[in-house]
Amino acid sequence: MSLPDKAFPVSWDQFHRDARALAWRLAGLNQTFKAIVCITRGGLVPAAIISRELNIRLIETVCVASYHDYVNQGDMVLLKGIAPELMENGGETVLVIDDLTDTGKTAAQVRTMLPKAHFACVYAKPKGVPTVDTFITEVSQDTWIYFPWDMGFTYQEPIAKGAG
Ligand SMILES: O=P(O)(O)OC[C@H]1O[C@H](OP(=O)(O)OP(=O)(O)O)[C@H](O)[C@@H]1O
Ligand code: HPA
Ligand SMILES: [Mg+2]
Repeated sequence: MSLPDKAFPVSWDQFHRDARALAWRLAGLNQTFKAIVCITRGGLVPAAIISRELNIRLIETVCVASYHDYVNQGDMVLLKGIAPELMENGGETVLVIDDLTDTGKTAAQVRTMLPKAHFACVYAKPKGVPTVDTFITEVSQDTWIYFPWDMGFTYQEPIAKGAG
């Protein structure tokens, strides 16, 4: 697979605002979450913002990798699982955080470990939408989201010269 046609670049400022918007949305659920399970690595950044906003101080990671070469997704590898005490009762008091859901494979895989947890991410593509409970912004499936931690400053071609 090659890079999707459309680009959705996200600055640190925009990411912070969108992650805070997610925190507001989650606060509105009036649900008490005892812990956050963040899906590394992308979930670490929104988890930090949401834990601060919702005052959730118990943070666990589930470490999975599937995009081994940037845009191409391979087999899901579980590098580190979730503490057994957080998986009790299907994780009903757990909030799972990721930066985005794309095909939904990552969220679906983690849901097998925490079937009753609340799944939230900042961005979602249509295939991933059914795999999460809450998200903020949807982009089309043929869009690649460029996160600020993956970016640097580079020259941009003028649109008139055919920049995509
Ligand atoms: O819905 P999916 O198609 O499964 O894709 C979404 C996942 O892909 C990215 O993680 P990635 O596996 O690239 O690892 P990273 O978070 O360490 O960058 C992203 O952070 C999500 O976790
Ligand atoms: O659109 C994306 N952007 C960054 N990482 C990703 N991992 C899956 N989809 C994406
Ligand atoms: Mg990830």
